[in-house]
Amino acid sequence: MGDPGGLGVSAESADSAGLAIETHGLTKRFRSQLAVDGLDLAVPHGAVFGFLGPNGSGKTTTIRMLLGLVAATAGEARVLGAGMPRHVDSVLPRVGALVEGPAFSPYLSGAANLARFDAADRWAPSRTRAARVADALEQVGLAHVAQKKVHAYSLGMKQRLGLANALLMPRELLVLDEPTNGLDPQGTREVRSLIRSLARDGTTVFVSSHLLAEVEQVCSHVGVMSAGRLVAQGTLDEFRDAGEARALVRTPDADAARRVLQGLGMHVDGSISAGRVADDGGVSRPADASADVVVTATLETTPPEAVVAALVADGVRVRGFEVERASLEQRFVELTGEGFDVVQ
Ligand SMILES: Nc1ncnc2c1ncn2[C@@H]1O[C@H](COP(=O)(O)OP(=O)(O)OP(=O)(O)O)[C@@H](O)[C@H]1O
Repeated sequence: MGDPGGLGVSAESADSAGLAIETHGLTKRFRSQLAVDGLDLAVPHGAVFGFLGPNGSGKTTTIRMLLGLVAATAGEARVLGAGMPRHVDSVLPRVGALVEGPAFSPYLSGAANLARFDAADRWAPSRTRAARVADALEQVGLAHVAQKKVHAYSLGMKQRLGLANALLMPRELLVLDEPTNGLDPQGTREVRSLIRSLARDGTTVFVSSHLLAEVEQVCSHVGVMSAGRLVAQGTLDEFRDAGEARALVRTPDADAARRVLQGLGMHVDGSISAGRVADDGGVSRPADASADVVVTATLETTPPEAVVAALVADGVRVRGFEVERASLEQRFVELTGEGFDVVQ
């Protein structure tokens, strides 16, 4: 894999009408630093798109270009069908964004801060303001501190307030840059469930994260950034399936099994005595020659059923067969060459 267009929706082939965000060759250079390098993003309408990557890989810069907050050096971006930043005035009212917590006034309450931001939005009706502010605070779990001054808010509470700000008006697209920054595990779970419920209502959500578990649990699609480049994008299922698969064959006939697997062009990478792992990944033969051994081999393109059929045809007593896929975390490490923080 590794070809960003090779998984799922490719920026070239997808029907533009079906894309909430679409970029072609989007690039940002800060002096000598190429922060974003030729991005072809394709975010379908209705997706929860996890924009993943280690710190410094270019996620925030991409988001800032999508929202017209910074000019691209090259390439183009379309958000909700319109070119950015040219159509920023007509696009932004349809987009809720959380990018670097907004500058809240510390001596106003959470509710007063939101009312102030809302008043600055010329599309937001003042008649419904109080109700919408209360609703947004409720959605992010801040209703009980609505009247408390923001200087008394914790970092996590300020982060929630930023999220509430993005939810003041119904939006077609939400762009959230690391929305769980500063949140405790309970807060993180709440944001995940909020994202799920927004997505159920049809909102497209583009959420950046360096936390794999967030992506795995809420996203329908992922894009992976590494050093300014989009190294893969597609549905979460496609990601899982693209990982290296291994066959685990449990049999008392380990030597014969190994021969059959090698005959199929598979790479046999270990044998484990059932219930006991060999120290060196090699053969760990139990004292009882008829006891089971688990032989492991990379599956590559051979269908699992063909492997089982070949083993059985050769008289190998197959007592167990399993296909094991690389975890998402292993996939991301493969793609980015870096580890990610993993939420436990
Ligand atoms: N205004 C700027 N001037 C110069 N370099 C910048 C600027 N903004 C970002 N960069 C650089 O561009 C690269 C990408 O940064 P960016 O913030 O987009 O990454 P990120 O993936 O969002 O990381 P993080 O999760 O740490 O915010 C980094 O090397 C960063 O130092």
